[in-house]
Amino acid sequence: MAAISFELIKKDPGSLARLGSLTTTHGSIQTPIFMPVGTQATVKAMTPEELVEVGSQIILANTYHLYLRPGHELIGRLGGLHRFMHWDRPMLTDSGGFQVFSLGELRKISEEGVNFRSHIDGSRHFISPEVSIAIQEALGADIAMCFDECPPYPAEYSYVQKSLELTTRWALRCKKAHQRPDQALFGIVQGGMHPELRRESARQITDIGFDGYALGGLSVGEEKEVMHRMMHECSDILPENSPRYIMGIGAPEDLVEAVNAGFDMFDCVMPTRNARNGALFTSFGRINIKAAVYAEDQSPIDPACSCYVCRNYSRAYLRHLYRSQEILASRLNSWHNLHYFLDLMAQIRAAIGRGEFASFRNDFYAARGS
Ligand SMILES: CNc1nc2c(CC[C@H]3O[C@@H](OC)[C@H](OC)[C@@H]3O)c3nc(N)[nH]c(=O)c3cc2[nH]1
Ligand SMILES: [Zn+2]
Repeated sequence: MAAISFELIKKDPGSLARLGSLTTTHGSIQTPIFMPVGTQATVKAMTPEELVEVGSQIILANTYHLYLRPGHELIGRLGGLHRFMHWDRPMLTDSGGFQVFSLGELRKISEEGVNFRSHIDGSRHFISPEVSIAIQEALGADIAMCFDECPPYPAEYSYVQKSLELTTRWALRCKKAHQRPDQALFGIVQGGMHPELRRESARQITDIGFDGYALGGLSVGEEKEVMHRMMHECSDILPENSPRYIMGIGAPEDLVEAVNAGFDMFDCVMPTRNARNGALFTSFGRINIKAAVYAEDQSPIDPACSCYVCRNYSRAYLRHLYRSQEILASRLNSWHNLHYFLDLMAQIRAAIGRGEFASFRNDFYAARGS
């Protein structure tokens, strides 16, 4: 029995957008879907029951962080990540490739893997494709990611080319090391912002063959139009009947563009990280709740939002909580932002179902005055 199966349900007549259903060991996911990020086995400030209430179908956790603390063997001994964090729905773990390069200190990369020092206590560590796979198998997420190198941005063409070749050799080692029959393994396509390198990487990764395919190396500081162009450049290079995931994407407008380009799965820290800084997403763009203009504003964050926060709390109260640095500020702001992102995806799925994604996309931009 395959660890996952993907069914392409409907293709939008006016775009590359598509409805899909991804069935995993812990249940089915309707795509396109946004995956809240729970790096250290928690989507910050939210309980699993609250995550379900705001519409979460699948959440992420991170190999790098959980390996360093509390340790993947500990989580494995305690029954795996689902039991450890009381989440019984689908989960995906990232391979740690990105964090080793962005968080690890004094890292040294070789063909074998990456030596680095922990950003927590400076202790020395080594992660290789085989180690990353062993960690992810111990954690037990429904979908594991290949250990890859996310090249820095910007980077020389020659560096990006060498890097994608290494990522391919590592992907083959990941596939050989991966044993868990109830866990899917996704390949990651690199190639920087160069269409021909993206095609080369996609050919190499799809030749190895995985349960699903991700675009890595995006949302790393490139301009929006470059990011969006790469999405469209890469769309036809991934198998149509496999789930397609863009890592680290993104803001609401990036999600709409990525769906328009034919992608199915997305993750980003934005809804929760921005919430903790008072930045709230609405149907008319973003607001920052700490602004003085909201001091006596009794209206909800977004009158068009049906979430628990918008039904019960005023902007004035949320501004007070934020300025008072109350814990409830992070909770209510995260609750609303997650609901916004997940409700946006539900609206997108409904629009594709009606064959009206193109007009949905136009209305989305019109509501933002762009
Ligand atoms: C934001 N932009 C971005 N994110 C990215 C991530 C996830 C970061 C991972 O870090 C945690 O969020 C901070 C999440 O982990 C739960 C996420 O999966 C990537 N992961 C891999 N393996 N390879 C990439 O090329 C890559 C590129 C990214 N670009
Ligand atoms: Zn709301």
